[in-house]
Amino acid sequence: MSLLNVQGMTKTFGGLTAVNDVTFQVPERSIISVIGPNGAGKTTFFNLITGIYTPDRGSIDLGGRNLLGLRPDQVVDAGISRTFQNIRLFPSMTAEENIMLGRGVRLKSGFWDAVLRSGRFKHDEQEARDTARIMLDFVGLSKWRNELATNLPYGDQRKLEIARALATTPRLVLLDEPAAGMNPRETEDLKALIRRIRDDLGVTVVLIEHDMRLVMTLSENITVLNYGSKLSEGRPHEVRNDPAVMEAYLGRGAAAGEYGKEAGPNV
Ligand SMILES: Nc1ncnc2c1ncn2[C@@H]1O[C@H](COP(=O)(O)OP(=O)(O)OP(=O)(O)O)[C@@H](O)[C@H]1O
Repeated sequence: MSLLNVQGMTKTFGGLTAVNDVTFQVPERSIISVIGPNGAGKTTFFNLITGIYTPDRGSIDLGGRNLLGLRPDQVVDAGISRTFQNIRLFPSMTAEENIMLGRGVRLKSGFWDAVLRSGRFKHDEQEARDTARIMLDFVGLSKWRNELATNLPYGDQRKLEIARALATTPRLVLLDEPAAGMNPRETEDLKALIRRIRDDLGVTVVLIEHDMRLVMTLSENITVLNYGSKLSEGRPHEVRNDPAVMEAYLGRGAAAGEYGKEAGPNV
């Protein structure tokens, strides 16, 4: 049974249809990729699922619960967390504090609890710190616990964002271009981490990614968007060999080389 069910999702900006009647299903404990040329509507699609934008049409449910109309923080509470295409850490806070802040969404103490440092606040703070340490350990960043986020190597900043997303104990995590700017070794580490997120934590993963080698070797299923519409869907080898997908990429000139080379002939 699907964990996430998106039906007929549509979003227009003025005269531009950024996401056009997209239906998308994500089985529980799967790793799914959403790919497509620049401007295809991938990030808008994530923004619709996470409550940043409201769709013009369509439905979204997670495990049978309707998510339409929820605010982004309510979507997190419902079990979906995400990372962003551009790193969004608090640079002058430590790695641990960045994760504690992510955990804050889940905590119950309010403003006055914090001001008065009530028992509830202290309990929540300790719980957030414990979770942050577990997550730092999980993504392999324990040594950076007290380091300012801005001082971490680029690939580790991306991992820290993932740790922050996981700290909300989601059922589904959406990763927007997690390998962007990573070198090949960092990308290999990331691949292993994403597998562990699914295998060890039981969290379902959907990623937007341009690195075709990563997409083809990691995903169970791939959805291809083009001009806002779903162009293709299937197993990696099916999508790779779909003439419509090749045309969408080959039509981009320089991207043709990128697709052919990165995907590799025998993946
Ligand atoms: N808030 C907005 N207002 C107007 N147009 C928008 C807005 N957000 C996205 N768009 C447009 O919608 C289209 C899809 O953009 P989107 O960022 O979702 O594509 P993408 O597939 O994520 O691209 P990329 O791979 O380059 O990140 C683009 O034409 C973009 O300019």
